[in-house]
Amino acid sequence: MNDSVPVTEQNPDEAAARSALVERFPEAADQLDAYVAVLATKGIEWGLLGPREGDKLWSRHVSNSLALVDVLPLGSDVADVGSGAGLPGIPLAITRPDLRFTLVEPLLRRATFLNETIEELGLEDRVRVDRIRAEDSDDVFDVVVCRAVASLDKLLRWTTPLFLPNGELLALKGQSAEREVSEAANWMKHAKLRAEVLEIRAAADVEGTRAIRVTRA
Ligand SMILES: C[S@@+](CC[C@H](N)C(=O)[O-])C[C@H]1O[C@@H](n2cnc3c(N)ncnc32)[C@H](O)[C@@H]1O
Repeated sequence: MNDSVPVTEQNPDEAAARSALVERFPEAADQLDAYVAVLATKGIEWGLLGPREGDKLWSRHVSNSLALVDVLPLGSDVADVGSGAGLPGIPLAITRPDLRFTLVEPLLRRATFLNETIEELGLEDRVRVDRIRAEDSDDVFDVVVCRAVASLDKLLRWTTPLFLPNGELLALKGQSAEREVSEAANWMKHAKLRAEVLEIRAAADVEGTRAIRVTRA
């Protein structure tokens, strides 16, 4: 790859995904560009994303994260559990200024990256980092979101106290959604929870995905 030419000019999938997302969220374009630039440089240098993810940031990571944009309740307090480099929390915070986010991330290096990125993007008034494991947190949120962290079964054991009694879990899952719901069925019955699988996408011209929504039965 030629480092002097932007990835979106070298990769048509990246260019198409960026253009679809910027068209859908014009007010957020500058902050999304700034976030993707941080991921492409420091995110990869610090090892938060693999070196081969650099040309998939819009088409895989940002568009997948933003698939949740229309299903988050207005004005809610959201926890992004296992936020890593800020996915899905940071793209959602950029495009939904009505929401407050807590990025729950136990690893020091990742929490440092998140704090620096939030400051660089000017999101400090609505986004904070909690350097803790989800199962050790005493906070309660309207919504818990997560992506690529653990199986639904394990996620529920960690996060149920964070969103009950009145909130919900929205776990980005893709193809494995139905299987994970079946595998967690016993535990959900025991904990009086119900799950539904949502087909979602960030914009008409980007790839869709699936999320599992879990609420009290
Ligand atoms: C594969 S990464 C995914 C990061 C990001 N969500 C994404 O989609 O790119 C999983 C993240 O979950 C975090 N994690 C692992 N166990 C956790 C726990 N018990 N509570 C909160 N975060 C956890 C890890 O430190 C890591 O940053």
